[in-house]
Amino acid sequence: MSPTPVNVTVTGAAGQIGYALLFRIASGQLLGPDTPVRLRLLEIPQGVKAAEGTAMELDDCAFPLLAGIDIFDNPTEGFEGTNIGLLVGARPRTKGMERGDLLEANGGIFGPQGAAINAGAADDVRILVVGNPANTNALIASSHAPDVPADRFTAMTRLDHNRALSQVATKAGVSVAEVRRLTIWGNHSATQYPDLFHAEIAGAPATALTDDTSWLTDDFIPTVATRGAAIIEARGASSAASAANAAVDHVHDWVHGTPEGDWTSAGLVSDGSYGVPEGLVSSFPVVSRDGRWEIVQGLEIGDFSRERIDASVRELVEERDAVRSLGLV
Ligand SMILES: NC(=O)C1=CN([C@@H]2O[C@H](COP(=O)(O)OP(=O)(O)OC[C@H]3O[C@@H](n4cnc5c(N)ncnc54)[C@H](O)[C@@H]3O)[C@@H](O)[C@H]2O)C=CC1
Ligand SMILES: O=C([O-])CC(=O)C(=O)O
Repeated sequence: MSPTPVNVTVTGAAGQIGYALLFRIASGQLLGPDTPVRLRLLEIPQGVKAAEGTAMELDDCAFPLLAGIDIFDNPTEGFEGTNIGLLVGARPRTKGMERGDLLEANGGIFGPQGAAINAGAADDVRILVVGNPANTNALIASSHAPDVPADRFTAMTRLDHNRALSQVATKAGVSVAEVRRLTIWGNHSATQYPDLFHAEIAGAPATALTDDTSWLTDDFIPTVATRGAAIIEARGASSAASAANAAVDHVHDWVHGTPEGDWTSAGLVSDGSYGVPEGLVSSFPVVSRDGRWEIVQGLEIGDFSRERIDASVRELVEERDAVRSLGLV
């Protein structure tokens, strides 16, 4: 076991994703069975008591890898020495609300958190933004952390990726393990584009699915892109355990690498790849090598995909312009 625990800060620790996430981190599923973790739970003052209750339950699990738990209600302390920050705390979308409505409410949260990360986090800090609108919240946090390399700020589209894997596996009648190389492009919103044109099923191109344009257009793409709203409709609350699971997948792959021959999806600060304007936080096909995300290069993008990637990127530009005009970036 490595002697020095990794400091993992989780914001919104008392929320529903937090409740599904913390036990998995403490059990070793985030960083592996040899890495002790010290949890730093960040909440707003009204959430501290519930976070204390969750901390009591974490104690009661007697996790061998859990080296300690601290609870904070201000970001400066919450991000002191942070190696991994999971920025979950935000106002969740409720029935009938679109993510754009959340920009202003959540923008005020992610600026101060970015500044606190800049001031006190560890040099190797890695940030995953889960709280919506995740891409633009990551942009806000990153823009308040000028001393932290922009590639350390990421936004979660892994849940969309996993949703797409599951839909494809069901359609093709195979296990999810046989579906590879699909991509979520753009924003974590209803404009996202789940792309099957490079996907493989059991090692062969997914042509049977991409040739089925009506399934692609009327079923697969909208099902994946609006799955969050469908869960809210069914459960009366937004996805929680599946979101926590995706956060674990994202950080695990970031730290340990993605499997050879496959890729996943993550929101990264664009370097201009695939015509996505530099600086926007957009979802791309990505691999993780030596602890860094890299955008998979050289994929051919046909007209069908181009149009849909561009539409989602346009929404990201609008969100960026909106937070700019609010003085949040
Ligand atoms: N990227 C993705 O795929 C997904 C993102 N989400 C988003 O994740 C976020 C959290 O969802 P839930 O846990 O269900 O919400 P929740 O309402 O159950 O919990 C949010 C928690 O954040 C706390 N919080 C609010 N402001 C905070 C601040 N400034 N600092 C620290 N904590 C703060 C609240 O007190 C609350 O305990 C929402 O924005 C939701 O839309 C949800 C599912 C998937
Ligand atoms: O839709 C929402 O508000 C929650 C979310 O991000 C998702 O489930 O993808």
